Amino acid sequence: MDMTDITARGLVILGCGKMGSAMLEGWLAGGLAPQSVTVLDPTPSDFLTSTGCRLNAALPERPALVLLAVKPQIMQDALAQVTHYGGGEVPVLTVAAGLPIRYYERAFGAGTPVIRAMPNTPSAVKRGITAIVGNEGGTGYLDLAEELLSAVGQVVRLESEAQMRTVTGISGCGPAYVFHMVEALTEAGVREGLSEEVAGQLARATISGAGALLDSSDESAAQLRTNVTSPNGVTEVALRTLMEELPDLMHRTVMAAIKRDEELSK
Ligand SMILES: NC(=O)C1=CN([C@@H]2O[C@H](COP(=O)(O)OP(=O)(O)OC[C@H]3O[C@@H](n4cnc5c(N)ncnc54)[C@H](O)[C@@H]3O)[C@@H](O)[C@H]2O)C=CC1
Ligand SMILES: O=C(O)[C@@H]1CCC=N1
Repeated sequence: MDMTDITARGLVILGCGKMGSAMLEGWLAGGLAPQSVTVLDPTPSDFLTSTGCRLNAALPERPALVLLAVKPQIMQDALAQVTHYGGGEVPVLTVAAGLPIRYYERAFGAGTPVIRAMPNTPSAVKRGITAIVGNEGGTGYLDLAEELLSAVGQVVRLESEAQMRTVTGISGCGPAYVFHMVEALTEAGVREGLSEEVAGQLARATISGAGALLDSSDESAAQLRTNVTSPNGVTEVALRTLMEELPDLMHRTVMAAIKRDEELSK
């Protein structure tokens, strides 16, 4: 089973909002034929309508994969449209936060290969990172899942499903933390005398530039930080304030994500 099967047998996507579209955008840009993708979504976006994918159309008999990308809160109702694929021949890949593999095993029936994944929205520009873990039947489809997901970024395989909560709090939610840092940096600039426009431009370019440097450099994040920090200079003093509070704040942030993920699993 490989990407050729996806083209031949089709891919079904249940729910294609922000995360589903981010992944789909990456796959289509990578050459996946839109006609091989059937999307079920009651409120398709303009992006989705423009893709040429089969929208709310008749479902393929035996797709190569079913991707579940609806909110966990509506998963139960939405699943009825695809549970007939359960039983063994069609693997199910879910990106929903919280819901454990056993939830899908119950819904689709025993023997259904299930892969649980936690991607993030930079997948839209092929810069995502997705963690995956499968049930017993899903193990044989991890290579396919990895091939599909590595078309939109990096993939890591987890040792156990229990690790998924922490992954969600780190990389699933992580882009939001970084975007908020742009907002906070902008606000600080405005409070200290810059226009909103200039502060916003500086903050955005700084975060995306630092990300690009981190990505292209062999140096550790700590070394790249040191490279900015002139001894006895400005950054050194600034960092004293940030480094006093950020590690604990970040830990509490991740713990809050883990707690909410736990709540969603019930
Ligand atoms: N947004 C993110 O950064 C990430 C989201 N996720 C997971 O991805 C899933 C989707 O999240 P988002 O894309 O952010 O939400 P979203 O609200 O943007 O997308 C959900 C989509 O499901 C559709 N939908 C609603 N009812 C439906 C039904 N009965 N049948 C089919 N489709 C239906 C909606 O129209 C919408 O397009 C969630 O389970 C979330 O935990 C995972 C990683 C990151
Ligand atoms: O906020 C959420 O629930 C999803 C999971 C990770 C990112 N977005």
